[in-house]
Amino acid sequence: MTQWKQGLYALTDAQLMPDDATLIDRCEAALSAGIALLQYRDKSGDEGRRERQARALKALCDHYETPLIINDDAALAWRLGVGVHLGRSDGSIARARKALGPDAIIGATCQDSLEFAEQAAREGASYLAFGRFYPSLTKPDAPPAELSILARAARFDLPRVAIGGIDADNIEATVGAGADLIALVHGIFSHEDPGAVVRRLNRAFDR
Ligand SMILES: Cc1ncc(COP(=O)(O)OP(=O)(O)O)c(N)n1
Ligand SMILES: Cc1ncsc1CCOP(=O)(O)O
Ligand SMILES: [Mg+2]
Repeated sequence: MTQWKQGLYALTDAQLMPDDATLIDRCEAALSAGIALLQYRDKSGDEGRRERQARALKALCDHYETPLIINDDAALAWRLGVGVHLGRSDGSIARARKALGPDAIIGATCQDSLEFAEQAAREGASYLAFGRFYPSLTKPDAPPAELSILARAARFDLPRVAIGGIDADNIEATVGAGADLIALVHGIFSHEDPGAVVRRLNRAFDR
């Protein structure tokens, strides 16, 4: 399996990739260029579409030996045998850990809170996600966070994910502040050639 604890973390978006073909093409371009994790994030509420697209992405991720993470839905993650990302109102990390087992990647939204991070770490999270750090087109109302929280979260000894409005202009500052993984929606998938943008963004981890 690809080393998933450092690098780019690409999140899908149903507005940017409305049909299956665009979703698969853009994800394949990002995977082949080199991402650490792929998250399937679909808020459509269409269960059939979510099951079908998640299964297609699982096959693609298996081919590129890159872990797939399902947003919000531990039951779908369990059916596919993949990881899950849970926000504050998406269900308990401890229950997901029990259901998915010790090896599953389980991510937790911590926004701007070390208290949330502490609880998620105690319950068995595999990584801690902070942000949004910059204005986000995908989730403009997500609570803002200061970059300084990344250094303060080093004490949990878990990979720290930074999210929210990250692009080629601010990625180096974000990695420099202590992010191990950089999560992006628009910064990757608003581009017609996600492969080229992934190669460029990956340079931030060379230093
Ligand atoms: C890597 C990562 N970090 C944060 C989030 C946000 O999760 P959440 O707060 O549950 O918001 P939604 O994404 O569900 O709108 C995430 N999905 N991934
Ligand atoms: C899901 C999520 N949680 C906080 S900001 C955000 C959206 C990230 O998308 P973008 O990279 O387009 O700002
Ligand atoms: Mg959520």
